[in-house]
Amino acid sequence: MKLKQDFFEQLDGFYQQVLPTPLPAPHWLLWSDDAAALIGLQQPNDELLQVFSGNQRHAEAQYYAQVYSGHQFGGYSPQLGDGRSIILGEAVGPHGSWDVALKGAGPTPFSRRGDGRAVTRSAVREFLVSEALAALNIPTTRALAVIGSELPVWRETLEKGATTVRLARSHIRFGHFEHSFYAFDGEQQTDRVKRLADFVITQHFPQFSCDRAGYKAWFTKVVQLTARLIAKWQAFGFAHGVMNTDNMSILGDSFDFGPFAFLDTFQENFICNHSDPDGRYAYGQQPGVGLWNLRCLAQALTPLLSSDDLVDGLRAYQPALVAEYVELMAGRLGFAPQLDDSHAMDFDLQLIGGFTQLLEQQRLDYTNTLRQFGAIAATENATALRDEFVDTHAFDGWWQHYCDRVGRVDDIGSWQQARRLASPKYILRNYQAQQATEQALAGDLSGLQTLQQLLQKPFDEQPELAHYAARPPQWGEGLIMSCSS
Ligand SMILES: Nc1ncnc2c1ncn2[C@@H]1O[C@H](COP(=O)(O)OP(=O)(O)OP(=O)(O)O)[C@@H](O)[C@H]1O
Ligand SMILES: [Mg+2]
Repeated sequence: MKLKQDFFEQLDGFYQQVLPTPLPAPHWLLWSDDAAALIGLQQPNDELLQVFSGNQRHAEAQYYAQVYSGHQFGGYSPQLGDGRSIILGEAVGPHGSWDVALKGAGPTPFSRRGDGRAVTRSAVREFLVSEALAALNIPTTRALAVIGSELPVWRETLEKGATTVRLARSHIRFGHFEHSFYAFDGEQQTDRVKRLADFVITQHFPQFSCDRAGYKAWFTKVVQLTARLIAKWQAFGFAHGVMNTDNMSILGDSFDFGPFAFLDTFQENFICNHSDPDGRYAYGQQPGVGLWNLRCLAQALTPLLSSDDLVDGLRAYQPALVAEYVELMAGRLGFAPQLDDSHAMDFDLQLIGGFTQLLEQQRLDYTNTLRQFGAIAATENATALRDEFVDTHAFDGWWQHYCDRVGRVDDIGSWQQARRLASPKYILRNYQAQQATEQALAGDLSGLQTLQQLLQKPFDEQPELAHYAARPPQWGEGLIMSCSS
């Protein structure tokens, strides 16, 4: 693994050096060949195991924890920082450069009262969802591996410690900018915000210049990337669960997986986080929260840009989100969106909303119902789909509008094939992750490996694994996860 140290060398003052605390008796729990390929690695080997478990130093690594802050559940937390994640540097591979971080590597100067560790349950979930999102073409940090151990770690109960090896195109969060803005003032504040923005632009947005026009174009781009990310979450039924600004990537990648869930039954107000009883981060709130978080970022950029420029940038949010969402949902339902016509898009949004409303009223599975559009003869005969609906009268009303919108389909075979490429058969269902993790903790890794294999090809039929597409049993429906990880 070849490492470079751009963040470390160029952003002095934005991190503190700290070595990982070795994980005793480490062993591989999971490994992703796809993620490994991103940084030119092939097989797991013992040397990597020793490095990733903190038992051996990597010759080219600088070990550091980044400082950031953030708005958590609406309130500002002035000092967060990597309390359990230690970055080794940027690995250079055939697909650009990726930060390599050990999440759960032991205490850092930012651990506050935490133990710096992660438990197997949460490390495995982070791994699986990273694979799942990547395979759905949703921008995300990646998980290269999970290292298991016998280290006892206390959460609500005694659990086993583990480390996720995370790859991120960048670990810079909205919260990095907020920390520079709120923890400093005067020249120091401007200098820090500017250094950070210049670093992000130079590394990741080289098309923009580091001056006022460039900052404005860059901020607008960040707004659009964030909007598109959230549109994708909405379209695939993904609830993140903890959209604090310290979990928002400046590149618009999905970042930090705690109590997330994919929807089983469609439910607009679905809450997956046990610590969020008011539903601030409920599935249906995510588009609004994305904008709220971007406003926090905008505030932190006021040393670089006027409020008019920032407001202009924020205006890009809604159109980008709506266009992306309509495009994805039109792809799933099988009609051609007219993205340059706002009236047509409003009409399509209504049609899509009518569909999700039906699903919610009739308590239908989101993923499975949409997948059925890959098997129906659109516009003619919807029997199999119609049978899913208890209130067929309501379905028939919607179906009529839908058929009008789809229009004539000449080649039904390729129409269906396109639907199957737009609507996954498999998503990561919480209860399946839970079962496979319990099995792994008892020494049998096969369930996790099967899930990994399944989720890497979510659009494929994989008939031998078809039972993974079944609706969850009653105990596993809409599981609400605790934040403890
Ligand atoms: N066990 C722990 N020990 C020390 N710090 C922790 C621990 N768990 C969480 N933190 C810190 O609390 C803050 C909020 O936690 P959050 O769950 O958002 O992040 P995380 O999952 O630890 O990490 P990341 O955002 O890097 O994926 C972060 O600063 C995080 O480093
Ligand atoms: Mg976090």
